[in-house]
Amino acid sequence: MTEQEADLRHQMVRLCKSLFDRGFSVGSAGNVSAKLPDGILMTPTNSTLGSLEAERISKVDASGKHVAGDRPSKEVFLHQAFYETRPRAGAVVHLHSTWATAMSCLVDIDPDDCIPPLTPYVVMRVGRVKLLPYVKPGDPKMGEMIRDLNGEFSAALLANHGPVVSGKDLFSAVCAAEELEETAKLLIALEGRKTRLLTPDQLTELNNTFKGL
Ligand SMILES: O=C(O)[C@@H](O)C(=O)COP(=O)(O)O
Ligand SMILES: [Zn+2]
Repeated sequence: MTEQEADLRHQMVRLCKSLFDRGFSVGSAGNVSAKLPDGILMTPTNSTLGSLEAERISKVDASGKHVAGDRPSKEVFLHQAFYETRPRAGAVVHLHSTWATAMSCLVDIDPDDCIPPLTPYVVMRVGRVKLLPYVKPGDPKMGEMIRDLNGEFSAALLANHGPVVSGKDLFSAVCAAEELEETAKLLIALEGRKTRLLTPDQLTELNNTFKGL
């Protein structure tokens, strides 16, 4: 195993435990992956993000074939589709975090912008978020739906299921997943109150200043 792979396995253990310890994931919910030059590391199916073991983390090749570690997450299609359509993505994080999952169950949200731009940080870290229709967990259709986005969105809410985000590396993807969750919480806290969103000009300014963060 390369030093890069060993380091990435340990970083995944550390960051997943941090997510779990702070309540972003409970039980065996959620899955995380990160890209290597010769494949993808992925959390094993039915594993708890709080107690991963570095050497048991799954590895799949570019075609999704299981090549090492425990059996990979059933969401392998979802993760693969992000890497295929977003060449700069280095990691993908899927959670069932409470507030983003609550947003994913609302009927009256804009499917093309389901987490409105409340603060600069969500714009910089997450961008526009797509709401994808419900399919059962592990359904290959989820991969097809991500592919159909043609790389336009780095984050999505899977209806009645939870958020999924990609980032340039594992740390960025974890930060984006946390930012999405905190923004969903703010949106629900503000529900029913007259709320000022960032304006189109403010969004353009942010997108021009922090391109590719
Ligand atoms: O919701 C589900 O069942 C999956 O999307 C999930 O979060 C956990 O599945 P595994 O990664 O296969 O444990
Ligand atoms: Zn899930």
